[in-house]
Amino acid sequence: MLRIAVPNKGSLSERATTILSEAGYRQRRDPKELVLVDAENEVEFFYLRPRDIAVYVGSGDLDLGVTGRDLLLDSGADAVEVLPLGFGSSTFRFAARPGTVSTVRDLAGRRIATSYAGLVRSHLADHGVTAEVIRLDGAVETAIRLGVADVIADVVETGATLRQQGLEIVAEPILRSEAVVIRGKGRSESGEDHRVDQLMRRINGVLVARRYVMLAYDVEMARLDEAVAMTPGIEGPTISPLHKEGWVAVQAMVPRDETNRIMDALYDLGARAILVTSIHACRL
Ligand SMILES: Nc1ncnc2c1ncn2[C@@H]1O[C@H](COP(=O)(O)OP(=O)(O)OP(=O)(O)O)[C@@H](O)[C@H]1O
Ligand SMILES: O=P(O)(O)OC[C@H]1O[C@H](OP(=O)(O)OP(=O)(O)O)[C@H](O)[C@@H]1O
Ligand SMILES: [Mg+2]
Repeated sequence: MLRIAVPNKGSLSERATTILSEAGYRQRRDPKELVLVDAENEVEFFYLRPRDIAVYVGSGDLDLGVTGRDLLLDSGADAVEVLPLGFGSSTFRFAARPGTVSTVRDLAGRRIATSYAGLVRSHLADHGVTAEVIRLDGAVETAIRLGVADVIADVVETGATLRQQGLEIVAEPILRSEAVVIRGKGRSESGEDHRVDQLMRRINGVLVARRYVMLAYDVEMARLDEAVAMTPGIEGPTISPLHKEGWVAVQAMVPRDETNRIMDALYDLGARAILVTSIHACRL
């Protein structure tokens, strides 16, 4: 059995479970379930706190895990990122009362509250800055109001929490994070386990299906080269004959977020019957 860690709660949990379901793996229905066996795919899922996942994967007790890049780096575990998943995005930033700090150098000698002490300490060391790091479990924004810290370092998604606390972001971002698949450091070579390769291919298939749509249109042969330049597809677009003299039908995958721009440009070129369909899953 391949042993995979999945976040059991928090910001990453639901979307991690969804992506695994879409990739064809059994997932738990009851949030109290802590282990689930998918016998058909020879995989066992362990639902764990995302902060602990890097530790289990780093020690080799679990083969793979889904966690945040920030949590992986904070843990210092012997694990590496193998696939970014495109959700759970955040930046990790310093914040302070307006007018108190502006650059990382100004943090020297300050008290910095954070739940990610490993990440903050290594960032300060990289910049040659010495400061006191106070590790708290959560709600670190309040530490400034209560006089425990001068600065905080925390996950920022929308920035609403900081605004609400009257704090402003200071200095450069410490890190840009998102959910990632991780493996133990000694085991990052692919090809050693077909179940790992299969999982990666399946998840990649879901990610590509989310990022691309299938575009089909009819265009005059005379404009085909220009049209194909706009819709090069992955290998190359499919060109089929059309029951209309001098016209062809074209089919190609295009990035979902460029769909409307491309459709407008194709229409201007004279293409017609321009249709967009979703891709449910794929193997490229
Ligand atoms: N708004 C957000 N708040 C917290 N973490 C977020 C947010 N958006 C994305 N993340 C990412 O989620 C991961 C943290 O998840 P985790 O479950 O530990 O914390 P959480 O979502 O704050 O849950 P809880 O506070 O209940 O423990 C990190 O990788 C972080 O970058
Ligand atoms: O930029 P935003 O969209 O406001 O999101 C970021 C905030 O959300 C998280 O807190 P959470 O609610 O998880 O509480 P916690 O500090 O107790 O973990 C995080 O620690 C920040 O405080
Ligand atoms: Mg939190």
